[in-house]
Amino acid sequence: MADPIPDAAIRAIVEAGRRMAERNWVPATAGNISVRLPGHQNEGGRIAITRSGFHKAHLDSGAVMAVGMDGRPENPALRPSAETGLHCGAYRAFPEVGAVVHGHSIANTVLSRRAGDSIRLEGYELLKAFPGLPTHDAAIELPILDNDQDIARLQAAVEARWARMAAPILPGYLIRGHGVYVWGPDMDAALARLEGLEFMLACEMANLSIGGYAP
Ligand SMILES: CSC[C@@H](O)[C@@H](O)C(=O)COP(=O)(O)O
Ligand SMILES: [Zn+2]
Repeated sequence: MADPIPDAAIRAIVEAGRRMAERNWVPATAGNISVRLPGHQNEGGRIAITRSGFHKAHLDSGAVMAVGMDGRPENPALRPSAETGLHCGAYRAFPEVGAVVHGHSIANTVLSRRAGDSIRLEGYELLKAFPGLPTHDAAIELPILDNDQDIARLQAAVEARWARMAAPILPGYLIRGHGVYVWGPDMDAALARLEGLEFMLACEMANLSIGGYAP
């Protein structure tokens, strides 16, 4: 029989869903949220993740389930997030990652549709929400991947992009017309990075609406 999911993991996911919903980043049943679980259910480890199709504003323990690092549900009667493969991909690639969040904001959806294969964020104080950026005097190229309903193929594209990026790899990416993935060592850090990133994307949107900054 599978180990139970620790209460702290469920609380972290439920609270993250509530916070993301408050900001209108998870409309309808959009978004998914996970944490790495302690111990090793199988060789690769296990995660707790939202079940597919639940509204993230109203999560409870019944909306969270455990999967192996290959995305396979411990309870085959339950359906994990359709995008579980993207969560597992981040945990597999980065052993220090403890939480992954995915949201669909207006800013990340609109901006990812009009940009090329990345968005440059430069000169923002909020860049300091990301690791290794101690000052606003910095720039990041946030990767954008084309949307794909085939999650295994999308994860392969993500890994191919990581392979082309200089280390250290930014802890997040956009999916065009779809949303954002962000991760961190724990849920607080993942949410702080998400909030920082969404703030900067909202600024980029606002800047477009006023026709750009004066020179
Ligand atoms: C409400 S459409 C959004 C989904 O297609 C998907 O992108 C999403 O974020 C949520 O899927 P889910 O399977 O509930 O985790
Ligand atoms: Zn999504």
